[in-house]
Amino acid sequence: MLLLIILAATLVIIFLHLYSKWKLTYWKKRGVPQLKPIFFYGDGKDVVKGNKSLAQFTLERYKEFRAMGVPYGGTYITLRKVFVPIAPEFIKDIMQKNFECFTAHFPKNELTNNKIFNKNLFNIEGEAWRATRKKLTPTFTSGKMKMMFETLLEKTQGLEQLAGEIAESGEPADIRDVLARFTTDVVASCGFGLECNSLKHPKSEFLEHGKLFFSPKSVDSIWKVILKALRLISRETNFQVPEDFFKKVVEKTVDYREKNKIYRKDFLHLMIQLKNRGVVNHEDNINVFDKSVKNDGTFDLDDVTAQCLIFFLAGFETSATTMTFALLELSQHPEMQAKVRQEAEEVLERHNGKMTYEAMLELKYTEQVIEETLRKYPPVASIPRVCTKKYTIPGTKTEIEPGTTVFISAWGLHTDPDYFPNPQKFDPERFTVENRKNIKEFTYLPFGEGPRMCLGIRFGIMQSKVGLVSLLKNYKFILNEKTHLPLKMARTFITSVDGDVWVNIEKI
Ligand code: HEM
Repeated sequence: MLLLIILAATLVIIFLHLYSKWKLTYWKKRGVPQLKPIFFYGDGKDVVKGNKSLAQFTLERYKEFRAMGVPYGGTYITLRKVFVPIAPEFIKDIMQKNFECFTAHFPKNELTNNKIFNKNLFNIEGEAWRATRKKLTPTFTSGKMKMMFETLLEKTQGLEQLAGEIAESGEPADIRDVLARFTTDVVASCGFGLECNSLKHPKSEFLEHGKLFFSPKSVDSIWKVILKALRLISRETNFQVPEDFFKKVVEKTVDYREKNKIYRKDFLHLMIQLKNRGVVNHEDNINVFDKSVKNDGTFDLDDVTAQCLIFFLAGFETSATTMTFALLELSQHPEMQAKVRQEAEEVLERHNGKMTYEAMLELKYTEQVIEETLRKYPPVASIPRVCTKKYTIPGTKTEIEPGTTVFISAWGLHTDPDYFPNPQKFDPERFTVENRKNIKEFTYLPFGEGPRMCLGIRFGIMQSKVGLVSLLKNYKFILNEKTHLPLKMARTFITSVDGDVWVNIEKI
């Protein structure tokens, strides 16, 4: 009996070994350059073991394939095949020219098990994505940003007050935490019309749910890795999606507004228009509660919840990260900090001391600082795509099969000395109107590119500019030694610093 068990176990191990070896030659057999993948981990041992983020994984592959001088490469995370385009021309092909072959962000079997969340714009693909994107695009126009501006501006009062309290205490601040509290309040208010007061109450439900979503995933054991790779168990991601919380919040708020016919200048109001009328009207205060208007019924309450959820999740962490890295750099470059401050003073003077939407647009140097921050520290450093239709790599006979994951390393491109000389130097001058023209297309991708490009660019930049300026016009920021330099990045989905960024704040 014992002999039989040993024999069976040996056969299983031999089978696993051969199967893994066969799967890990997928790219080689197709003439796509690959590295030296190892048993079941492929090239992704560090990611699987939780030592590195997906962004770091993609950055390392980018550098390795670039050093090999190849325009693209094939890699593996466990047995899952991942295509990594390196040359900007191929990246353009995937993101734009042949977009039809890459309409998805994630493979269907790797979505979460949250029914409503999975309907959000980021997660859907094909026709469903196209139709939803068309409906949502008018909700992010400059007119709609202007509509939300006052609501955003209100929140800067709480931010300035908190910065003042920290300055008075003389204690260093975990600046990412402060900024995440600010963006949570902004996004909750502009998104849902809710006052969650995270700036005053750091344990607000919105903030806690947001943090949980972006906290690093638990690490799978090697057995779970093998079972997932063999597809014997579900490959769903274990993101902690606050779906029930948001469902209740949205349903309650929509019900209240519909019963009391309440109009508020926020994203939820636009979503109610979509639900009740099928389109977002240019007049903001039309009677959206009149349900007698004909509507195709393709945008229901679950869609409202799903899109509000992505507005919240995509909106708060990315901008908080952007401002954190901007302050990390500015606290090490006092001359740039002074320049942002001076620009703010001059612009405000032209606008009677009031920060208006128009004044915000005039903050050109501040915008350059943000663009340079997004270059050096792209919040979404590895941009995902999934092949949805057979694609032939241009100039070859090599086919990329539907279902194949593609990772584009924004971080790799942004720190490639051929595209951005002296890439570790923080230099906002790279983004003057003149210098911008020299940036090669598809090498600067903080918001992605092509038809799936970020829908919230205007909101993200507006929020980051207003937040930064409201702090810098009143306070000076100095890097505190609690920040570990050189920086080590955390293994989070959105780029962040391990050990956080600590600054001292001084009133001017
Ligand atoms: C600095 C801030 C931000 C950065 C760096 C950022 C970055 C990105 C990136 C890289 C993508 C993927 C693009 C692609 O696949 O080509 C994306 C998608 C998206 N972002 Fe943002 N984002 C930011 C702010 C926001 C904000 C504030 C919102 C909403 C309020 C938002 C909503 C979205 C949505 C809905 C998508 C999915 C678009 C689609 O799949 O069609 N983002 N973002």
